[in-house]
Amino acid sequence: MPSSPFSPPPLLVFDLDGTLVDSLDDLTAVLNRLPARAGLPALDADIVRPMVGDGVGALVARAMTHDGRVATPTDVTDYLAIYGAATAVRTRPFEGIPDMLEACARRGWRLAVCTNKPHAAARTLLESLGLRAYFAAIGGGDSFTSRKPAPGHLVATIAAAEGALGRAVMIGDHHNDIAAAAAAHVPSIFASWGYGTAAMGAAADAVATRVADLPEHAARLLGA
Ligand SMILES: O=C(O)COP(=O)(O)O
Ligand SMILES: [Mg+2]
Repeated sequence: MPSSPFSPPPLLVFDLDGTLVDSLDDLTAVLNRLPARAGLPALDADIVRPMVGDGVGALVARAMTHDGRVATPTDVTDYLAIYGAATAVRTRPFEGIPDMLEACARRGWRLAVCTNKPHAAARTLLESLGLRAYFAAIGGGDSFTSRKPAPGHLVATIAAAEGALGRAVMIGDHHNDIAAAAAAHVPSIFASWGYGTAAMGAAADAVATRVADLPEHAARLLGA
């Protein structure tokens, strides 16, 4: 449906880690470089995967708890400093993501990112991958007063992108994405190629098994 001055264009809101980009190797590498983990066995990506999705504080805390340690605020500061300079060492978009974003943009759909990753790191990563220009807004984990699964994070991201709640779809790989969307009364699509478990997608309005299928699912949910 073409947009008009009376109806904002459809808005696709994407989660970042595990949905648009495969960042697991970089997140794992940064955790392993934390001064507080010196002398501890290196974490494997398979161990880190289920730790991702609740923001930096939870990620660092889980990485320390895994070895019977307790994270301190300094560990989070260290993580942010190391990660800020290493967001795109090995992180790349999942296969098909750039083409899918281009296809959605050509359709006249607006795009945004709603991630629990801190805003600065999310912006740096998207710039490094040449994807920043696709997005009308980036709602980071520290951009607003709440973050996923709180619906306010999604609602504020939609507002920042000048979208409308009734014309938006949330796409994510984690329970947090689906829960935030449900609480905001926004339809959701579970990205099954990400870091979440299949059970996390059970409450989604659609499950996409391939990146290329996202536009079709979104069009159906938007009635576009
Ligand atoms: O930083 C995280 O916990 C993951 O961020 P995400 O919301 O983009 O999956
Ligand atoms: Mg995610």
